[in-house]
Amino acid sequence: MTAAAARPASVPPLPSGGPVEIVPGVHWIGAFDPGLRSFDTLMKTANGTSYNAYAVRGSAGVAVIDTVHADHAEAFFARLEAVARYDEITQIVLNHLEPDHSGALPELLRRAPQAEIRLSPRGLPILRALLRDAFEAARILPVTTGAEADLGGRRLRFLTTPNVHWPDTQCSYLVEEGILFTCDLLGSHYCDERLFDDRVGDFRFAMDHYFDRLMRPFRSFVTQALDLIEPLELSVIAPSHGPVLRTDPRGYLGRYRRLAGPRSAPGPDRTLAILYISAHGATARLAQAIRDGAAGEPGVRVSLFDLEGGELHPFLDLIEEVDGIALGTPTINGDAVRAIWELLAMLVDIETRGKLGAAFGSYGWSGEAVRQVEARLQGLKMRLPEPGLKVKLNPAEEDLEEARAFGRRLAAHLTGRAPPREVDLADLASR
Ligand SMILES: Cc1cc2nc3c(=O)[nH]c(=O)nc-3n(C[C@H](O)[C@H](O)[C@H](O)COP(=O)(O)O)c2cc1C
Repeated sequence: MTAAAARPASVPPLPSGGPVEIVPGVHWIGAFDPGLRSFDTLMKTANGTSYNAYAVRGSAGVAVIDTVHADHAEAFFARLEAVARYDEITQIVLNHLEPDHSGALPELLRRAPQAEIRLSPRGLPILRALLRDAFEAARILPVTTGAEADLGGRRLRFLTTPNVHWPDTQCSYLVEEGILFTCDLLGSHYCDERLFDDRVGDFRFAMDHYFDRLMRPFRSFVTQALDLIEPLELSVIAPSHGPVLRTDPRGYLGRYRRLAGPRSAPGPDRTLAILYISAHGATARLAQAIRDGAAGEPGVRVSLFDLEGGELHPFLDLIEEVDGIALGTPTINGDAVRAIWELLAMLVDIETRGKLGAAFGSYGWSGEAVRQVEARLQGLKMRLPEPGLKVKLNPAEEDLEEARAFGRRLAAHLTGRAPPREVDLADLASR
């Protein structure tokens, strides 16, 4: 959804205002969007957002760090012009190329064609697709962790911090001032023209909500980024959305550490959650037998849940924490049942890559559901070491024994006692 489409007409725009000095020679030149109510189709934004861009002046030139959404280009250029001439701009730093930060870039390049673009190597193909014909003419220098841009008496040092939340993401660190420009990392959709964290309203909820909706699927990458950031001397964290963080910047890193870390201390055992739904009890009996088999293996803690008996959201927290899941569903009208699909759709909000996944279920005649669930688990980059278990109608004793053996094998895959084996989609299609 575009920003314009998401903005109710009743919300008046804030007065445009000028650039905001962060320290002498470093200015916020972004734009406020108080009326935005939906971002990236992923989250609601109850009091809008800001698109934060910055200008850093050195004795040899000016660096512009990120731009703004195209709908707000006018405010951005007005603020930029208040602190620099276009012919003074030597660097354009692109910490992240999503359109809310790169929307004004094509016009900025027209006005400052001499400027050299600094971005991560993984930003290159994205920039090419954004600029199209203008890409070849642009002066582009990919940078990785440790590279520096000399602005004259001031250096910008780059940190490659991929996948928070796009592949191209990086941070830029103004060495002499200890200011870290983090783009979306540590951002908040929280529009308040007072800008600094010690002046705006209470935005802690907005920062946590932002993490939950945008960063949570990339928790391990956030942790890697924090590992790079934490050794730095920090006076200010300047993200691309929401307040500029100048009060105890390290406290915000600690907050992110907690958000990105496990919700509970991991125990000594590997963990398997079996979640199922069952109309007539057949899939439920399979689930119970899989649990009995898996629970008999040492070093694995197994839990069993009937999706009929729970709200789905807590299961998301559970699945994020466990090492593996087995999902059970009957085939109803040629499909897995709705609660399973809803849960599977929600899994996009958490990090699932590399977790063990498995599917099972009872069926009457065509039995499509298990294969469909397996395909979705593979789409979520989970590893599927065992082909799914399908049983026709009520499981006989030998079916239940097969389910127990299935559970034992899943447990062995979790503890590393079984040799790794991936299910391939061609094989799934033939079943
Ligand atoms: C409304 C309805 C539709 C069904 N559609 C299918 C189907 O399309 N293909 C199939 O293999 N079985 C179908 N079945 C059969 C169920 O998959 C089968 O009864 C299964 O054992 C139910 O498992 P449960 O006891 O765990 O609910 C259908 C059953 C019902 C009640």
